[in-house]
Amino acid sequence: EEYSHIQGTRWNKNVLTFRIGRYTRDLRRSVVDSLIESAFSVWARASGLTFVRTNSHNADIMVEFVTYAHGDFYPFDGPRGTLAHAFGPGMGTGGDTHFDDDERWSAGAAGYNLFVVAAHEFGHALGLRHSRNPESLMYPTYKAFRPANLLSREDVDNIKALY
Ligand SMILES: CNC(=O)[C@@H](NC(=O)[C@H](CC(C)C)CN(O)C=O)C(C)(C)C
Ligand SMILES: [Ca+2]
Ligand SMILES: [Zn+2]
Ligand SMILES: [Zn+2]
Repeated sequence: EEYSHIQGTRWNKNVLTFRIGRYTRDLRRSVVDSLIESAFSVWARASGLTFVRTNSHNADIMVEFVTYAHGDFYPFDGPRGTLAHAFGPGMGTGGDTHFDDDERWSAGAAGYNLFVVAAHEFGHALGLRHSRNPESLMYPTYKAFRPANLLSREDVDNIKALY
């Protein structure tokens, strides 16, 4: 889902902090850390933004694996269906990214690939909305992309137009 209609349209700073709160049991923490960092670096390269990991509770972007009702107005739905959601830029829940831990998260082709889903969600966390182009990362349905060309020309143009 994209909730950028609730938050602002873009961050007004170039360095954003993120914190990984609750983890999934599907992958080792070190693997989750590297997949999340790789997903941020996709957007860092295209936008010029910098993402810094922090343990402080007031990170700009809180990343969590949760199930069903989890404290916001958008409860998850169990296995399959919605995989994740992210809030658009802003204070508080702005930028926060939640993954449905009733999905099977993977670093490869099994289940849903965490790197690909995180990259889509972080697009929303930076202010991007969905694309109607099936080749774009910001297309609303999951596709196991070949990591080489994750961002379409449109994704790159859209993030550059914003930052
Ligand atoms: C396999 N299930 C799907 O493809 C589902 N799509 C998603 O869960 C989106 C995330 C994907 C694109 C990583 C939700 N979204 O837009 C978050 O920002 C449905 C199309 C079923 C809703
Ligand atoms: Ca689900
Ligand atoms: Zn989306
Ligand atoms: Zn949520």
